[in-house]
Amino acid sequence: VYFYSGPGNFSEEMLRGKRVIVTGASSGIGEQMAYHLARMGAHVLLTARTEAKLQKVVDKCLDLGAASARYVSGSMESTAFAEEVVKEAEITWGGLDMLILNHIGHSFFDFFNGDVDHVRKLMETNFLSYVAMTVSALPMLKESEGSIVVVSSISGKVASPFTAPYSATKFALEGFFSSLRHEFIIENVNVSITLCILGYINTENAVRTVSHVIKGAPAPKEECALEIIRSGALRQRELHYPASIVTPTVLLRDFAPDFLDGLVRSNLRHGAA
Ligand SMILES: NC(=O)C1=CN([C@@H]2O[C@H](COP(=O)(O)OP(=O)(O)OC[C@H]3O[C@@H](n4cnc5c(N)ncnc54)[C@H](OP(=O)(O)O)[C@@H]3O)[C@@H](O)[C@H]2O)C=CC1
Ligand SMILES: C[C@H](CCC(=O)NCC(=O)O)[C@H]1CC[C@H]2[C@@H]3C(=O)C[C@@H]4C[C@H](O)CC[C@]4(C)[C@H]3CC[C@]12C
Repeated sequence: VYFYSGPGNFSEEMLRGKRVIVTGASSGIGEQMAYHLARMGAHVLLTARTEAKLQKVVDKCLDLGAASARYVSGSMESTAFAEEVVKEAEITWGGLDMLILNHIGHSFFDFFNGDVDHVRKLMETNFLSYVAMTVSALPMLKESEGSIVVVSSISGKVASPFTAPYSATKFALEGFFSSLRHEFIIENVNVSITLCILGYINTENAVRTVSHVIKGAPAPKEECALEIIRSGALRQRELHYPASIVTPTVLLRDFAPDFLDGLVRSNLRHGAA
């Protein structure tokens, strides 16, 4: 599961009392991360657009044993809202231990249609808001020697058809946060950056969008969520999940790109490409 170092000595106690922001927490992987953090006794601040969904997730987090659970609803299309979420953590907790950047905006699984405005909007939602939250949260994370967890995708490492705008935002995350990690090391800033490289996961939105095209079976969102939290708590440089699919794909990218291109297209149902 861990690409750059062996399985560390993770304990769920590591998260007890920790102050954690989870974005994109009203459904999917973010929702599952909120529940795992709650079970571990963390303080959680959840964000997404849909208040009704967030309220239900907060209620379940409190039932599961969260030290505290709150939400802030709004759209990450605006970097101002991204900064507002971090401000809420500062006001509520006076600090922050872990920032989990997970949300994504709506995109398409189809041939690129030339819509430049969609690319711009998705770059705002999926990338710039992550940068804005990181900039706002960094003083608190430096104080706590905390962690930044960036949820990305194999499509941020290996190009495949039908995901051009989305893939661009994920490649941007790789470039920005991998460079920032170098600078933290140079400047002795003890804030970890964990890039989570995920394969196909069985969230409702993903399955609905691609199950008719992608042949492979998706991995479970519950286990995926736990592995993300675990890799962040262990301050891993990178998580590959499921490793059995992601790690070979990344290695093939560098050593057998033509073979990989064929493999990517063979993973599409007949007629999709
Ligand atoms: N599922 C998969 O196969 C894979 C997922 N990933 C990554 O995992 C992460 C989570 O994906 P997944 O759980 O499938 O996604 P979901 O679509 O299930 O959840 C997306 C979350 O983001 C929120 N969101 C959507 N638009 C906005 C917006 N404009 N502003 C703020 N929040 C928004 C949604 O809530 P609301 O609508 O209420 O705002 C929801 O909570 C993403 O970073 C994705 O790239 C990576 C590889 C594979
Ligand atoms: C199409 C999804 C983008 C988010 C979206 O619009 N959801 C529906 C909605 O909001 O109504 C993509 C989110 C995750 C992608 C998948 C992923 O990142 C892993 C694979 C990467 C590979 O390069 C292509 C296939 C993927 C399964 C990819 C497919 C598109 C997403 C589901």
